[in-house]
Amino acid sequence: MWRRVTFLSPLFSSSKSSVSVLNQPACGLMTQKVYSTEILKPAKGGVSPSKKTPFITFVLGGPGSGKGTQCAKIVETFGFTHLSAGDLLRKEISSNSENAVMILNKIKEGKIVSPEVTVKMIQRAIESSENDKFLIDGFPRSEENRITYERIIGTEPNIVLFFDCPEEKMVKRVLSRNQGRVDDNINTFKKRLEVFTALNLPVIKYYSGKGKLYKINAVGTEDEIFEQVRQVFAAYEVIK
Ligand SMILES: Nc1ncnc2c1ncn2[C@@H]1O[C@H](COP(=O)(O)OP(=O)(O)OP(=O)(O)O)[C@@H](O)[C@H]1O
Ligand SMILES: O=c1ccn([C@@H]2O[C@H](COP(=O)(O)O)[C@@H](O)[C@H]2O)c(=O)[nH]1
Ligand SMILES: [Mg+2]
Repeated sequence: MWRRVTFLSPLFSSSKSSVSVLNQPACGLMTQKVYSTEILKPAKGGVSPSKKTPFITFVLGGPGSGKGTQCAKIVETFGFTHLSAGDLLRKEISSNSENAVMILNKIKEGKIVSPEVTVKMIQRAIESSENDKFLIDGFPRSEENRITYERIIGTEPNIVLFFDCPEEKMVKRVLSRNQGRVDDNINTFKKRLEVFTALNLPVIKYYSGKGKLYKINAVGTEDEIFEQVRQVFAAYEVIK
């Protein structure tokens, strides 16, 4: 069972720190209590109950906010397995599966793929891994995604990271990414941002209300941003 350790870095309470748990009083972060994270029983058809219940982190933020970049650092430092929903969908396109054309069109249009398709891919990836801690990057994109995940997998995430980044930074990062992505152009960026604002922000709000959301200021160097992220994980017993 994953536990949050007794004390958190004093930096959490510093006014200079950019890490915050939305809708939670600052004193909530300074608690000396040890408590078990909420773990729901996997539903029928969810992640195999014979396995140890995994520690799940959802990683959210607008297009180009730096989710993938920070996930790579979390993997390196804390031993998580990184599951990028976008990468899993791109893999489906490359493998020419029955959903390939539908997925490609959704990605080109900046729209969201049917949640059943995405959740099944995530479920397969979790079940085929020996690891027990996962970063699910770029998911859930909408309340429909979130509800479908909870129904099929049968658990909630332990924590949620939200990379908070202004539009002007995100657009610069996306347009200079140079990885040959079909959605790295100004028109698709605008659509993705609209979808993020309309459908993903409600999910962020939902987890904020549950006290699970850690908001990270995604402006700065990669290392400066990772320092905030490091503090979040250092507070849990998930260190390699
Ligand atoms: N702190 C940073 N400063 C400047 N550039 C950055 C920073 N973090 C990431 N980048 C660059 O910005 C681009 C987008 O980053 P990344 O792919 O991590 O974003 P993302 O949130 O995963 O985006 P998407 O949602 O489109 O997958 C990459 O080229 C990355 O190298
Ligand atoms: O849960 C998801 C995640 C992603 N998509 C689609 O993929 C692209 C790219 O996602 P990235 O996270 O930026 O790699 C996204 O714009 C969606 O079209 C999805 O449908 N569902
Ligand atoms: Mg990404």
